Amino acid sequence: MKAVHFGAGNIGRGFIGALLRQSGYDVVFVDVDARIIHELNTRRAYEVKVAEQTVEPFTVEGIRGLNSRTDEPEVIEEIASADLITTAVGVAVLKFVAAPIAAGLVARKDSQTPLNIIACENAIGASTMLQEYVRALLTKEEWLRLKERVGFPNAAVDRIVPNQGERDLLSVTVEPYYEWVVDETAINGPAPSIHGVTYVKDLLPYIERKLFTVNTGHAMTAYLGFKQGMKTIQEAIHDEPIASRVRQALSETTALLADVHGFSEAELRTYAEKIWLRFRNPHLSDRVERVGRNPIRKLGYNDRLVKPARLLLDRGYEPQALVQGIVAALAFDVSEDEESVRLQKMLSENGVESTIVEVTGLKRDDELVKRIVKSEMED
Ligand SMILES: NC(=O)c1ccc[n+]([C@@H]2O[C@H](COP(=O)([O-])OP(=O)(O)OC[C@H]3O[C@@H](n4cnc5c(N)ncnc54)[C@H](O)[C@@H]3O)[C@@H](O)[C@H]2O)c1
Ligand SMILES: O=P(O)(O)OC[C@@H](O)[C@@H](O)[C@H](O)[C@H](O)CO
Repeated sequence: MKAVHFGAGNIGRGFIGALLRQSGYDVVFVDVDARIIHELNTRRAYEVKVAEQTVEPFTVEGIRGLNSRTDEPEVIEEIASADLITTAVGVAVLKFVAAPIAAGLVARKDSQTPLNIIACENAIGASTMLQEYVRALLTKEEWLRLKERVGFPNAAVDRIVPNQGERDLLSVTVEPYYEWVVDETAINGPAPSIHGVTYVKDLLPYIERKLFTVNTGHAMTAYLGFKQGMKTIQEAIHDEPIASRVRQALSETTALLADVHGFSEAELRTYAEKIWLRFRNPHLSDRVERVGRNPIRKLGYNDRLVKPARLLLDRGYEPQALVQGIVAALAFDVSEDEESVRLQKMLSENGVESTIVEVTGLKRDDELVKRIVKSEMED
């Protein structure tokens, strides 16, 4: 069995690639980073360190790499004979990986081997997004022929993998916890047997629970910490005023999740307590710049701050802490982060209200916009 994985970054090497190898897949990493691909092909192995004293590091072996810029024919060839394709490239990059995937699918010709393509990104419906990008690149006939043989199941992936030091290009430190949930209703053929994957019939509760707790809490910690000049999540979460706002945001989103998806309060409390310990893991150091990256994406209509806030308001709850998190996101000013630079430019040229309307997709007269503008003025 062969898996082609796009994105040999933190989550690609530290989570998806490692689990695929443990499940017996021959793994081909595809990335645009020539240095990483060179190292993967030279060493054919890398080390995964687990951020917990009692767990020994392990080596992921039997892997190779392709550069999607310079090895295009080889990438297409590998896709043509793959049993599984996964991505962990960032949701904005899906439109670029769609081109080699579409060409590889066409190259499968009449192959009857079932194929599944799973986008492991932090977004609701990422595989469906990728499917639409791929479909747009194919003729109607090609798509009709392929769609019976290719599945694009959505997924929720959870494992904190910080940016790695530059001392070793390949070794990666991960937290011990992980969760990978896949929508089994969109699987083509038999469900791939992947160590650690849970197949579910209804993914939405799982992805929303993950995005609106782990990622909401994480983003709040990063933005509030950044505002206070803090460097890491671990530093920020130990600051009592920040911790208390993050706790309040989590109690807002867990109330929503109980209401919308019927999770029990006890279950959500246990889940949230676990997250709390994960953020405070003393063996991890995760920079606020990584966790807050791409603030425009994170302020999106269906993303971790605005979606729970607007759903809570619709239900008559006051999302006070979430609004404070949105306001903190507006202050995220990191010169290396292209979205942060764009956001700051929009704020200085157009002001808070217009920027909020533009980046969140909310209407100008939305109650949530009023709350954000008011909170920003009081801040
Ligand atoms: N790191 C985490 O804790 C974590 C956890 C869960 C989900 N995720 C999600 O996983 C995805 C990747 O995150 P990450 O932290 O691993 O980021 P990362 O930056 O470490 O890795 C992304 C990789 O994609 C590569 N890439 C960029 N454009 C490409 C292209 N056109 N073709 C092939 N490769 C390309 C980059 O070179 C990089 O190696 C994101 O959607 C993120 O939200 C991350
Ligand atoms: O990857 P992003 O930019 O959507 O979010 C940053 C972090 O919150 C995220 O990478 C978490 O570490 C991860 O989602 C944990 O599973």
